[in-house]
Amino acid sequence: MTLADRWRGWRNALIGSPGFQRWAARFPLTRPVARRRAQALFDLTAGFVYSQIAHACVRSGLLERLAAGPAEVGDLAAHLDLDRDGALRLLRAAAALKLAESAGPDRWALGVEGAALLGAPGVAAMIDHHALLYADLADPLALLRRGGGGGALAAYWTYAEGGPPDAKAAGAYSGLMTASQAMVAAQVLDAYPMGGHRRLLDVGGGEGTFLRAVAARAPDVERMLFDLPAVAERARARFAAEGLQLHATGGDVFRDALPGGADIVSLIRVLHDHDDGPALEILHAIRRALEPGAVLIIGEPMAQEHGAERVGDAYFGIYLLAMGSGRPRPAREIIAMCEQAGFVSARRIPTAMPMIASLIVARA
Ligand SMILES: CC(C)=CCC/C(C)=C/CC/C(C)=C/C=C/C(C)=C/C=C/C=C(C)/C=C/C=C(C)/C=C/C=C(C)/C=C/CC(C)(C)O
Ligand SMILES: C[S@@+](CC[C@H](N)C(=O)[O-])C[C@H]1O[C@@H](n2cnc3c(N)ncnc32)[C@H](O)[C@@H]1O
Repeated sequence: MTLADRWRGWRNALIGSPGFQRWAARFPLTRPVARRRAQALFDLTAGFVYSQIAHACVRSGLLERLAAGPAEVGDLAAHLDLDRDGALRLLRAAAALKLAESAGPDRWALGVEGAALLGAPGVAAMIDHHALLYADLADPLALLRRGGGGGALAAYWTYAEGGPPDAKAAGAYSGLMTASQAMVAAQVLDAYPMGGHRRLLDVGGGEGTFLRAVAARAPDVERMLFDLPAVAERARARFAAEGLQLHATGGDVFRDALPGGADIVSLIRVLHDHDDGPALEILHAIRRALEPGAVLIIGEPMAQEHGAERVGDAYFGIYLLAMGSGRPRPAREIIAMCEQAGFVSARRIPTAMPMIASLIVARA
């Protein structure tokens, strides 16, 4: 047993002792820490309830209604299709979580977390689609024991287990990705603004929302997209409707050659969807399509990111398990995979919010 093991054993025995907990909660100098730790443990215990309160606020349209201005309970109840008691119970719960707040007797307004939620693109859509994730997580040990997949999320992300999506499935997941892409694109493009590049190929580019963000910042960069046929078709239709140039190719990165001619390729929220063998295949396929000196950027939430472990390791670790394919990887593993696929000078570039996306840049 190492010295660190002994220290950990002593620490855990002390913190786990009811007598010490009682003493620390009463002693004035330790009381604030004891209260904070107890609250943190309670939050861990009750997280699902908080999430479902947020879910009720999003799905009922409460937050959007409050964003339009403070309102009385009776009006809100009618808007939410709840009776007065139900509306009041939801409002009090939402206020405890700062999603709403009291604005006088019988009057309610939007709270600070509610305002941040409505302002962060795609978060409401994510909360709404979590119904699928939570259905899969009803028995988390069973999910872990069967190695993941086989449930509602795997059916949603058809390419994870069931093959290419039809038009309906492509529309559902691509819509969710579009709703949340603005915050990812902001992280990636603030860290790597694309200046100096001529032609960008976005592999797994969905319906082209990342490329639209690129077009807004660097309109001179030519845009190419590669995705499964039903998804690429959506991108083609959207760009045509907006009069924006796009060269969209429908295909399967594991079977079809990627279009050549790009001097930069982006992989945004794609690599972590795939197990190690297929992920390495994707990197090889990109390397084959690039001339020496061209650049690859990989943007996605990563594992073991300092301060973002809850997002990378806990949330995406379990999300991708439920989806049935892939895992969040630490930056150093992605860098090693890039080198294995023949890229050089792979390195990370810091982003402002690693919980949304970290970034790796490599050269062919
Ligand atoms: C004015 C006064 C009085 C005070 C001001 C005080 C002050 C400075 C306050 C700060 C306010 C502020 C700027 C708040 C900002 C809040 C932000 C930016 C919040 C952002 C939150 C983002 C969240 C919650 C993101 C959630 C993302 C999720 C759940 C993403 C899920 C993604 C999935 C499922 C992707 C799936 C793709 C796949 C399949 C894995 O490939
Ligand atoms: C999680 S989404 C990310 C979409 C987009 N890059 C974004 O960040 O919003 C993953 C994308 O990879 C695409 N994809 C999955 N398997 C693929 C394959 N074998 N060949 C090409 N594209 C694939 C999906 O259709 C989907 O659009």
